[in-house]
Amino acid sequence: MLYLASQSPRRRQLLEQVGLRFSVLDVDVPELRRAGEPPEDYVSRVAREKAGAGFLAVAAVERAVVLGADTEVVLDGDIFGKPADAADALAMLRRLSGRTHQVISSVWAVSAGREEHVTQISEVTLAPLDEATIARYIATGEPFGKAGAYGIQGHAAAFIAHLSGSHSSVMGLPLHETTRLLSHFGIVG
Ligand SMILES: Cc1cn([C@H]2C[C@H](O)[C@@H](COP(=O)(O)OP(=O)(O)OP(=O)(O)O)O2)c(=O)[nH]c1=O
Repeated sequence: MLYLASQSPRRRQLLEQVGLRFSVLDVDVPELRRAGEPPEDYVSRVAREKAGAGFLAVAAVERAVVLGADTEVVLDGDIFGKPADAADALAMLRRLSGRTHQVISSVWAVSAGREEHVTQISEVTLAPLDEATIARYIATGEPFGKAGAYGIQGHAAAFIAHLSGSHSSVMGLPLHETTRLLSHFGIVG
């Protein structure tokens, strides 16, 4: 029995896209980076905490496998999570404009007796964005709830000059890596 410990509608949509059947678990894990914690370690730790919290809720279910994931945008060593408000989104998009950043997604699978994870790093180049374009984009509401204040699957697709890596990973769940991981747990789509 597969569970997705995530409130992200994108992660549900992505898992459904590859034909996996699963139930959703509501987990709420604080996303706080420790002083000096490298971005990759932070993303992996948070994903593991989400999967672990989910597993606690279903540990009694026979053959339960729980997925947890985290996605963050990294530029110049700074981690951009979900913007707190429009001013935060504006600051993020101004910094990302015309630059290449990393999107780090980590996914953990946890069952009784087995824990495995994959961390995927993509490089995304955003075209230079002028102030009017950024303002219009924020007004669509799309930046909210998304790491780095943009959604590759939405209007922001028009801003993406180059992507090296995995589209699904930027969206929140690296599908190739996740399905490979799940095959180690006997789960196939
Ligand atoms: C960069 C980028 C991120 N995102 C989203 C994916 C994630 O939902 C979100 C990053 O926040 P996360 O903290 O990884 O996930 P979440 O809070 O949405 O869901 P949960 O913790 O319950 O699993 O940003 C996009 O949808 N498109 C993008 O292009």
